[in-house]
Amino acid sequence: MKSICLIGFMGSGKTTLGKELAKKLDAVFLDTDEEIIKWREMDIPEIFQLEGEKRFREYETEVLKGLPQKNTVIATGGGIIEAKMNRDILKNDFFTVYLKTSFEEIKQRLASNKNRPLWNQEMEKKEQLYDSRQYIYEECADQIIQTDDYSAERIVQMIMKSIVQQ
Ligand SMILES: Nc1ncnc2c1ncn2[C@@H]1O[C@H](COP(=O)(O)OP(=O)(O)OP(=O)(O)O)[C@@H](O)[C@H]1O
Ligand SMILES: O=C(O)C1=C[C@@H](O)[C@@H](O)[C@H](O)C1
Repeated sequence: MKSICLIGFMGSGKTTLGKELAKKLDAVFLDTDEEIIKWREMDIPEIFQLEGEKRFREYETEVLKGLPQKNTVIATGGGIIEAKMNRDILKNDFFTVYLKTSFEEIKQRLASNKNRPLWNQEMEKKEQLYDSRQYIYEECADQIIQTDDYSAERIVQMIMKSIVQQ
């Protein structure tokens, strides 16, 4: 099986669904944020604060390049699509699923967030970031799923159905 990359804005459900999907497929689950945290031995707010967002984006590319292209389900960081090289990798090497979620829903899901530096800014800026990324996620995706009205279980089923049809 070609590895599956889940992309989408913070709070779209990449980690939650990725773990469930990996269980169902008996595949390995990886999370690019977690891979960076292990490698750099720092959490994400620390990396942003001490090294800056630009460096964090470089780490994302390094991690993405080294991921297994078979039998793995990968939850990606919300901004993985910012770099052109990452977009090319997502399009060419993985089955990429965009978990599309409305901004209203994301606000509810991340109401008690602490660990996402780009969520800790003014609402207007977050909405601008959300708007600016929508078409980029879409451009990279083999499958787009609107997650607002579906349970995690149902979304996992939808992804499994489209893999079988591959
Ligand atoms: N389909 C869904 N319906 C309702 N709630 C959901 C759904 N998917 C995820 N959630 C909830 O939304 C929150 C954020 O989910 P999760 O951490 O999986 O998002 P993420 O895309 O991995 O975020 P990030 O990229 O910021 O790590 C969690 O509390 C999770 O339980
Ligand atoms: O949307 C983003 O740019 C980010 C999302 C998180 O998953 C982390 O990768 C980090 O906080 C940046």
